[in-house]
Amino acid sequence: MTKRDFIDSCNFSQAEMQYMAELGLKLKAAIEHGYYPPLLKGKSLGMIFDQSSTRTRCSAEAAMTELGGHALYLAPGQIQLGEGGHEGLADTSRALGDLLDIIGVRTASQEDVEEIAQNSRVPVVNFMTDDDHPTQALGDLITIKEYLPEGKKLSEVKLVFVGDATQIAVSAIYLCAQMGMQFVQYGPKSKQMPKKVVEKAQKIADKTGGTITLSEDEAVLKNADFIYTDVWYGLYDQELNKDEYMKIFYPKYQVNDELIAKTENPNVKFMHCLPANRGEEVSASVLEGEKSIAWEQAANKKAAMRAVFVYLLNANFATDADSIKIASQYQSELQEILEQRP
Ligand SMILES: NC(=O)OP(=O)(O)O
Repeated sequence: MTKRDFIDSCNFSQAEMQYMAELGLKLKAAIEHGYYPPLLKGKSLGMIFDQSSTRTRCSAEAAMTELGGHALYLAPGQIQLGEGGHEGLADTSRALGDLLDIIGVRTASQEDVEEIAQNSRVPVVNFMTDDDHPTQALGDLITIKEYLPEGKKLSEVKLVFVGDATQIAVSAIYLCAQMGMQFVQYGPKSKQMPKKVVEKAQKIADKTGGTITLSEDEAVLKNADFIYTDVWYGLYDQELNKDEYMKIFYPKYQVNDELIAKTENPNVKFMHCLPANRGEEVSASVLEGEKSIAWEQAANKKAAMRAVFVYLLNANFATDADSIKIASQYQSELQEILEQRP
């Protein structure tokens, strides 16, 4: 079977995204009830992190552990790759592909992730670049499905992304296009989604029935089912400083109680990829309020990681007679010695 990579939020079809979200929900339910399916037993994930991360790193590592696998954190300076190292991207990817079962990468350059995927014989997962954050998109889909407005289908959902066209906004526009949802970016003209992103998303939306709107007009907030935002500055390279960003976005694009009221939807939910800057892109009252599902969204990053790893590794339970016989033989021998503990 040809290996698959998850390096672009549009890599997988609507059916595959739906499937992975359902798989993520099933695995989540099993684990919440105490059953840890050993679907990744013996599998190793290499995690190349060029930038810091809390949620992506910890969710990937914990997901591997819970499903019986193992994750290796490969920070700058710990492997031969990078500044001061002795090996380039292509050779490192080749070596890691021969040693490990799957690779995750967080780095600024989307092209670097593509190069790793080209040179490695194992699946590669984009753990965020400046251009996209596909595992965030899948986690967001899982969260949206969990909080789907009563009586609505996914294709009837309206998601309004408020503020800057960050890579989180890009993964959200691709997700909405892929799932046939209504996507709106409510943000200042100078910070709206680049043309090439909109064209790519529109091409997909034309097939799925999704819609895409970019606007500075607050009227677009009306009837939103989900209001989503991200930080305005400070996380990524070559960005403006805080004063410059505040001038562009504040106060119009801060998600606060007043902005939420403009949706005129009492059941609207608030999403944030986190980390958040209270008092800037979101007020503390909204982030911690009853409409916020940002913390559940963060927890669902692990649901997404489990599903992506199981899907890409084509993991399955051993069901053939030989495997069952071997497992049962070793299980009883091990049980015997465990009971003989002096
Ligand atoms: N949302 C997200 O990707 O968080 P981290 O940067 O902490 O991984």
